[in-house]
Amino acid sequence: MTAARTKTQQEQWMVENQVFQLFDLFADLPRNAKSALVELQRDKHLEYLTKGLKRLDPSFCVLDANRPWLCYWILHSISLLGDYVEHEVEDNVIDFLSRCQDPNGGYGGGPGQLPHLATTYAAVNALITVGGERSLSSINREKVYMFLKRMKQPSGAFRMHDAGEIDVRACYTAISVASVLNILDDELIQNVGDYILSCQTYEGGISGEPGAEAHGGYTFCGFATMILINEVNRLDLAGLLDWVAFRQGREGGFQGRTNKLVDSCYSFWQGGAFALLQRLHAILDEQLANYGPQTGVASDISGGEESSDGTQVDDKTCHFKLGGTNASCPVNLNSIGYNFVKQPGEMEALYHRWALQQYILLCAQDMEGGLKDKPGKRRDFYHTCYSLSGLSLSQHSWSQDEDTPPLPNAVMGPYANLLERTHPLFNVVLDQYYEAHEFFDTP
Ligand SMILES: CC(C)=CCC/C(C)=C/CC/C(C)=C/COP(=O)(O)OP(=O)(O)O
Ligand SMILES: [Zn+2]
Repeated sequence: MTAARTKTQQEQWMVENQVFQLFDLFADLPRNAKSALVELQRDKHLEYLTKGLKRLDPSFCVLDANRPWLCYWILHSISLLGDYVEHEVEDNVIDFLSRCQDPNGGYGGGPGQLPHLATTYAAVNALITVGGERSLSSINREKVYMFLKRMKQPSGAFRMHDAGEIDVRACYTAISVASVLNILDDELIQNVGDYILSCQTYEGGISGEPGAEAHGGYTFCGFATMILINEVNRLDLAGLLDWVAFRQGREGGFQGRTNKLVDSCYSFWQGGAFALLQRLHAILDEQLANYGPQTGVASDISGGEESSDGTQVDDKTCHFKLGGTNASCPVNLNSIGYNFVKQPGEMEALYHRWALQQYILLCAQDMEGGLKDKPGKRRDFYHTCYSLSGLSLSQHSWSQDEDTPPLPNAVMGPYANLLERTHPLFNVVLDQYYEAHEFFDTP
């Protein structure tokens, strides 16, 4: 074991101690006091988030390259909490993000900064979250497409920015943006699957680049990408399930990689992988029976065009084959994200949902607003966003379909803790996703 991992072990004992002390205290409390401790501090979180957004307002003059991310983390968290910001603030966000848009496509971290795939993903998701004609039409889709094409590498993977790093994050942000904007095509997906496959490690999770260590953030990115390009059956899903199942710690939260500490942001990155697996039961069952990626298993989500009323037309004959799309029966790539959430979930999530919710509410919540990585850390917008996103996925993972609200026993604490539902592939709230899907549905 390396010195770094030995140190991690000591930290692990400290975190476990703190968490288990909290659990012990919690266990001894009377019922009503318990309920108060796992109550989502909705108003406090909204206050913290709204203040954070206003601090960036009106000129968004903070000097860093993270501002589209801050907009997304804050706006998405507010949206998960079922609220929205004042029109004036929305207008400022739209104006600011428009100034981050590069004349040659894509969004930089601030006005005049180099366009970057991560900030492009954040800006697009933030604008979808704001919603409405002004916000959605501010995205120059033709130019975004040009930017994505420029970032595409001969290997099939993507670069984060001109001369930037090539990794699985870049593949996900490029494909997610293209899919949600309805500009995904065969050129963009060419050989992306080969690159992602080369990053699935012996542990079963996915690493950032070939030869690196499997990690929750990259596992989510690689897995979601494979679904969006309709090649998910090429992954060893049984191996991936095995890896992610062992990432839930005794504290209830997830760790990002083997022998590391639990951290609330993995509630989304690892919890998200479970939400995706839940809708791939047919492929998973087949792989579990044979243990290994299947060559001839058809992906249910690929087939079927969407009809004009938005429902999926069942077309079980339209299947893709290993290594690419079936030329005789082309798949509508841009419908995959839509069909994915429309199909009913037929399998329960395969992790301890109650334990995860307990970790988020009891250990990661700052009672003064905002959420943090773990006890002893400070709240921040990144952890607030991904803890709430993971909490939402966990609460809704019991529902068969989107029209059936979760049963009370799916929601830890009072039922008022229930958050809005998020799209497990793009991580934008479903109502806003549907609005964007309709808006960008025009060719
Ligand atoms: C859409 C998008 C841009 C996604 C990003 C995905 C993501 C969270 C990647 C993780 C990157 C990484 C290796 C963190 C390790 O940090 P660490 O060593 O501090 O954390 P650890 O101890 O938990 O592994
Ligand atoms: Zn974290």
